[in-house]
Amino acid sequence: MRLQAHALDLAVRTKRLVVSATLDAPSGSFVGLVGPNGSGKTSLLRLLAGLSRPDSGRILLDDVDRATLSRRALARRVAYVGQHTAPDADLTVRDVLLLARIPHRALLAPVTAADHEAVDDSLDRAGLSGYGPRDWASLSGGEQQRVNIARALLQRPDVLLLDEPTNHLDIRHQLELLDDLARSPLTVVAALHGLDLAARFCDRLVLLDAGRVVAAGPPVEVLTPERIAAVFGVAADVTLDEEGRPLLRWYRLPLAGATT
Ligand SMILES: Nc1ncnc2c1ncn2[C@@H]1O[C@H](COP(=O)(O)OP(=O)(O)OP(=O)(O)O)[C@@H](O)[C@H]1O
Repeated sequence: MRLQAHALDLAVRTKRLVVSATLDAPSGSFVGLVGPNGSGKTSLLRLLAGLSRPDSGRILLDDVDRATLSRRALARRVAYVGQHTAPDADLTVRDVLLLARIPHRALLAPVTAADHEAVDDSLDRAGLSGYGPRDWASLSGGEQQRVNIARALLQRPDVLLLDEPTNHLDIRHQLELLDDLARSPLTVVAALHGLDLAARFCDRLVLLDAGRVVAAGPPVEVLTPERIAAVFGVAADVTLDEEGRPLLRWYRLPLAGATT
C-alpha cells in the first residue's frame, strides 16, 4: 500500500511543528525519517498515523484520502509504534498482544484459539517464546520494544509507522529488526536517529529540519557531507559501500572551519 502525504502543516499555538511536509512511501518501501532532535519526526509520524490532525494538507493511502476511512478500517491498515508505548493497566505480554487482534474481530467477539496461536507465532518471531505469561512491566526496555513491534505486526497492517524502533535494542537486535523491515512486503516509515543504519537499510530517506523536509530520496542523494554539516552541524566523510550505499565516518567536534 502506497502512503503519500501532501503539504502537511501542524502548529501548536505559535510553534510550527510540521511545515508543508510532503512524503511518498511506495508500496513495500522502507522510508527512514531522519533529522536532529526536535526536527519534527515524531510530529510527522503522528500525523501519518492519524493520532493528530493536520491544520492543512492531505494523507493518501493507495490514492484514497485517509480522512474518508473509518477508525476501524484505518486500524486494520496502519499500525503505529510510538517511542513510549506502554499499556495503562497491569497486563501480561499475552494480554498486550491480544489487544492487537481487536480490529480483526467482530465487535464483542471472544478471543479464539486462532488468536492465541497468532500470539504464540508472533512471540516466536520476536525471539520471545515463552514470554506470554510475563507481566509486561517486568520486561527490559529492549524486550518491551520488541513486544510493541510484534503487537503492531499482529494487527496485520499494510503500513507500519515506527518511532525510533531501534531504541533500547542491542546491535544484533537492531540489525535483525532493520533487515526484517527492509525485506518485509509492508510499507514502513520509521524515525531513525542512526544515520549509518538508516543509510544501509532504507530505500529512501526524508530529512527534516525545523519541521521542513529539506531533502528526500535514496540515502546516497540525501546524506551528502554538505547537508549533514548544514542540518546536524557535524562533519562527516561519506564513502560508498559495495552496494553503492553511503558509509559515514564522523569527525570529532568542533566542525572543521567552524568559529567558536
Ligand atoms: N504539543 C506540543 N506543544 C509545543 N511544542 C511541541 C509539542 N509537541 C512537540 N513540540 C515541539 O515540536 C518540535 C518537534 O518535536 P518532535 O517530537 O516532532 O521532534 P523529533 O524530531 O521527533 O525529536 P527527537 O529526535 O528529539 O525525538 C520540538 O521542538 C518539540 O518540543
